[in-house]
Amino acid sequence: MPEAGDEDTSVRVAVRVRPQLAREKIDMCRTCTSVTEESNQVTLGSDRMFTYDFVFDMDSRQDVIYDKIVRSLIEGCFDGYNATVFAYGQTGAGKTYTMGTGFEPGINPEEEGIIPRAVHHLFEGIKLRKEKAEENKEPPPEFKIHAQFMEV
Ligand SMILES: Nc1ncnc2c1ncn2[C@@H]1O[C@H](COP(=O)(O)OP(=O)(O)OP(=O)(O)O)[C@@H](O)[C@H]1O
Repeated sequence: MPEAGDEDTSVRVAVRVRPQLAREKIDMCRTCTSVTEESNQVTLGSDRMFTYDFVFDMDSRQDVIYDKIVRSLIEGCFDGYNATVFAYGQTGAGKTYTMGTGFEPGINPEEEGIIPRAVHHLFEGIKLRKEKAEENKEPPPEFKIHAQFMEV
């Protein structure tokens, strides 16, 4: 049976619900979403239900987001596939946090977002493949990396 996100489509959508900020708690804001992760559904209020390829609730960790959504895309790059990950949402929704583009010095590694994890994964993957070729006495593979960074 196919799992969520396995459909034969090149575009997948993940929804992440961020926790309330201190300011929102002080203002007594209420949470109006409830998430059913097993079926990748988010319910707004009591009766408006939406299904996505992936749904992550407030307690979701950065490493889990990376492993479920991005890891396979970076692995695909080693086989020559292109991939794009972009974050979309209203202001304050958590795009910068999730993508990890805040560039805070000394950030707790657990809090690192997608971009630093992807860069690390890419260079580790190259190192591994070169080491493996050396072990097998094969010519080391060559990799070309083109990087672009854009925040609209
Ligand atoms: N999953 C999360 N866990 C904890 N804090 C979070 C999470 N997501 C976002 N935040 C916090 O919520 C606040 C708003 O998040 P963020 O700056 O990432 O939003 P944004 O979508 O990039 O906003 P903007 O479009 O205005 O740049 C930040 O203080 C961020 O640290």
